[in-house]
Amino acid sequence: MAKNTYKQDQSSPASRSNEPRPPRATTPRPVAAEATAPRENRRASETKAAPKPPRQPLKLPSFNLGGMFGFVRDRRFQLFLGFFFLLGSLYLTIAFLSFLFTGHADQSVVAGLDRTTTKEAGQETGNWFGLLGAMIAQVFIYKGFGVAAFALIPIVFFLGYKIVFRRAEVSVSYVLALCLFLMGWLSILLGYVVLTMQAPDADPTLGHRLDFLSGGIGYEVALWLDSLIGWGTVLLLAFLLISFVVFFFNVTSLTLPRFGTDAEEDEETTENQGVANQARPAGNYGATTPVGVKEEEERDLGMTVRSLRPTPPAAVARPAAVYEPEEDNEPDAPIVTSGSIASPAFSVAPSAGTGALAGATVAAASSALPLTVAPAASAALNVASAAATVASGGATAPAKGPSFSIESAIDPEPVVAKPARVPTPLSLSDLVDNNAPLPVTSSQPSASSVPQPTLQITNKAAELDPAAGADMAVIAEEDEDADAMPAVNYDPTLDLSRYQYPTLELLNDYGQAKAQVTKEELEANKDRIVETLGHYGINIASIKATIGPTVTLYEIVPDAGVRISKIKSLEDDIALSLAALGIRIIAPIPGKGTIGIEVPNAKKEMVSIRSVFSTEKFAHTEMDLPIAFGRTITNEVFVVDLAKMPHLLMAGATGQGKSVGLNVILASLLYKRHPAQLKFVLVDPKKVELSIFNKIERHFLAKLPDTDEAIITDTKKVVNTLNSLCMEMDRRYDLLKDAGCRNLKEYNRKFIERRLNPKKGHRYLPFIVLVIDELADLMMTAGKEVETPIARLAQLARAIGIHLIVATQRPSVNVITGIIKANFPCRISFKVTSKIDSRTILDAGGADQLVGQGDMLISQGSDIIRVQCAFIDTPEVDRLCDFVGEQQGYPDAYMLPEVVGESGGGNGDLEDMDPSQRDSMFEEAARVIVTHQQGSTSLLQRRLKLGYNRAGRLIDQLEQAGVVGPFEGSKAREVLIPDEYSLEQLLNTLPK
Ligand SMILES: Nc1ncnc2c1ncn2[C@@H]1O[C@H](COP(=O)(O)OP(=O)(O)OP(=O)(O)O)[C@@H](O)[C@H]1O
Repeated sequence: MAKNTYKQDQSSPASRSNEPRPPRATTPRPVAAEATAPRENRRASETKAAPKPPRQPLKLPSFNLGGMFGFVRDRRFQLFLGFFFLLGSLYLTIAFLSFLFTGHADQSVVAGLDRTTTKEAGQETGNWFGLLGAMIAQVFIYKGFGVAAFALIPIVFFLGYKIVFRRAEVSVSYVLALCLFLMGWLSILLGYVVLTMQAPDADPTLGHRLDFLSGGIGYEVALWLDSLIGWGTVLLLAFLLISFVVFFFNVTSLTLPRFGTDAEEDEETTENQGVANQARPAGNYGATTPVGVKEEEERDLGMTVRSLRPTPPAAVARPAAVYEPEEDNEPDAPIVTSGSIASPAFSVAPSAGTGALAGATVAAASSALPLTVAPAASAALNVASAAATVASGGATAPAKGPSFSIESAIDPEPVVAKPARVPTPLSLSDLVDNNAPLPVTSSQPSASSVPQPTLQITNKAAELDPAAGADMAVIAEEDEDADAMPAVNYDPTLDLSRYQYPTLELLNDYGQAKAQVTKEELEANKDRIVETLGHYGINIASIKATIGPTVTLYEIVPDAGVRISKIKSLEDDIALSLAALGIRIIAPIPGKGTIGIEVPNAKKEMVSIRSVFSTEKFAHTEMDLPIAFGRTITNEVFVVDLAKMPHLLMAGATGQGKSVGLNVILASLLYKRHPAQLKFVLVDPKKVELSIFNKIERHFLAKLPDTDEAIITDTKKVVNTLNSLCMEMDRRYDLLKDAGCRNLKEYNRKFIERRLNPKKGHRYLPFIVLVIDELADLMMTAGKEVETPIARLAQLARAIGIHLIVATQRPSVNVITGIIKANFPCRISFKVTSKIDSRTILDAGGADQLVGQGDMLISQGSDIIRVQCAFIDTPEVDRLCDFVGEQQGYPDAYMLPEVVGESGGGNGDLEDMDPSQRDSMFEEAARVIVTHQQGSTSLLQRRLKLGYNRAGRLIDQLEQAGVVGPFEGSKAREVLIPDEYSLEQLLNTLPK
């Protein structure tokens, strides 16, 4: 009854007559519009202006923006905007803080603005930021969201931070979602509290004193909800909060509270839970499964999900990665995790701020107590401070209902867990191949040795940001193991989750250059073609010109009855009469039935790499290893997939654009791939061409163990590197075979879905691109030694993601031998000096007729396409490498397998075997292989419980000793020793 009366009173302005402000019922709607409009504007401008986080492969934020919005790409404008937001957040903080002390007094000044001058009003204002500060605070706090409006500050701050520094430890969308929810929810909750304070039986002045807490919007919404569902409002708010927490923090498991008095029983349960928890996320494969991931997600936020079970007094540090036998797995076991992050509570670090805010909201829900907000005392993130206070208060209250709480973790103690039946810690070497590119977060030394809350946050952000893992998107497949699989896919990019893809700003902007072919030039060329052909009695039915960047293509339809070979034979005569070099006659143009005559333009257009990279075709390509070479004769961007090629042979006389071409290839791949997905092996006998890429050693380069320089310039090392790549190829084939996959893509997909066990040597396999800048030099010094492994790699490496790019100045037959040529179906030729060279490289003439400076022909099977290679200058490559190299990288380059012996093994030469280099398990391995009559690496791994690297080395040594035969692709190696007796005899002959 009283409640009804109260409600009626509520709607009457008279009931709140002693308030200085106008009746609430009429104000909020316009106010809401006022309050939200600026924020929407800001959000709109964020979408326009803020550079998108370049975690997505080649995020090119403004490709589609027309000239009208071109200024948003201007870095100066971005900095202007970024600093505007940063200072704006400071401004809001001070203005809002000031409102808490002077707000009531300022209300009448702001309300009476129409009756006084700005100057007078300003003098009366108490806000530290004057009249404007008072007005802004009034809009956001008094009329808007109450103290919850403080949640706007982190949003503005992060926007500015991200724009200015082009990075953010948490994604803006993440902060936006958290803060907006918090603002709305808290405002309504406080509105409801204020409403309750205004009940007739309550202190009549209390509601008025507290009304700034909720703001107009919060109050009105609470009032509406109260009218609609009465006390149900509290339930609704609790439900909203729980739903938000469940989805936002990805809460998947809860534990019911048990407040047993029997200490022993409690301890035992806890123990079991501890074990279960450690086993839970391990799924089938132990420590590389989401144990780390899940915990990190939770710690990311500066908070911990944990049960309300009393914590036992003793606590020990929990191993970073633990493995529990599969039979102990209890997928539904509750989470009992406790952790904290050393992080200052009130620093502007996002982890502390957001974590504290989150902590507050959840604690409030679990206690369902009215909130008290501590007077905001400190600077920037004072709301976080207040919220943290609330959180700790709330957390101590006995919770009813689902017994989980999320508490703010601002305590600098290390992560602890209960000392349950401590599972055997699994050493990292057991888990992962030494060679693997840091496959799990826990294996990353930097991550495990130093607590890095900000890094962890980024991991979380990366997970939330669908763009971050775009390339890793995996199609779930039906699998018999599916039920046992943990839900979280492995993310190979997680180790360098803060890695930012290069931006277009690093490249020179030459504007939209257009081919400068005048109408007169076109007409004159046409006339001369018609005239020249006329001299030889060839009449033309029609002629059409297509202007390209370097050449113009004249397409001719000759009169009926004219033989094509006749036109082709006139190539030189036509060239002479057109007085231009580089005439190429395509007779007929494949698929068109016309004859093409390519005539170089008097003025060439330079195709800038930026103009090529900024095209839709490259930016949104789905290719695995996209290379944007340049533009075709019809001005189309020419993008090819190296993964499909699958190797590339490049030739060109000196100074015709080969090095630029190589740089274009490398830059294309650097723009589109994450360091976890791609590794380069760079061979540069000329020593200077590729040295610029040294800077990206820890990100993108692979090298042999125990070598200083990742870029190989020494011929001897080249041979070792090629042999090592062959070993890597063999191992990859073994892995694929073991996994039952036909190619790298299938294999990696399976690995990402956690359907392959890292304990059995499986690892994420990055693409490896081998670039040899000058083959002629190598062939001269090492001949067969390089030819054989190159041919072998070219023949077999396609399926396992090793691709070759081999360049040479001299496309003569003793450099590009038959065996090499046969295995490189895709070939590129820049201008060469003779027709013979052109035939050697392309199996066709034409390359000698090119005009140089990046003018090239690409032969893919039977098709030959003329392309103007894009131009990338050395300073641009330098900037690109700096951009990548200055980011956090792996501790070292990607290690290729060690080559045992210089011969590379395989000939059974027992004398060559150095006993000191022989593995201590050599004899045991030989017995396993002979007993099973199966020459496979995975057999050794299983039987001898070895890591993949060691088992691979053993197989190589066994091959050298003549126990097993050479690698045979997807088949197991042949075992050359028929029985154990013969083996013992062989072992006795080996030098001890
Ligand atoms: N795609 C291109 N567009 C415009 N100019 C180019 C292009 N490629 C090369 N050039 C010009 O040609 C010059 C030589 O190119 P580059 O250094 O790539 O030749 P190269 O074939 O590698 O020579 P070498 O084999 O002697 O190293 C460049 O400095 C540049 O001025």
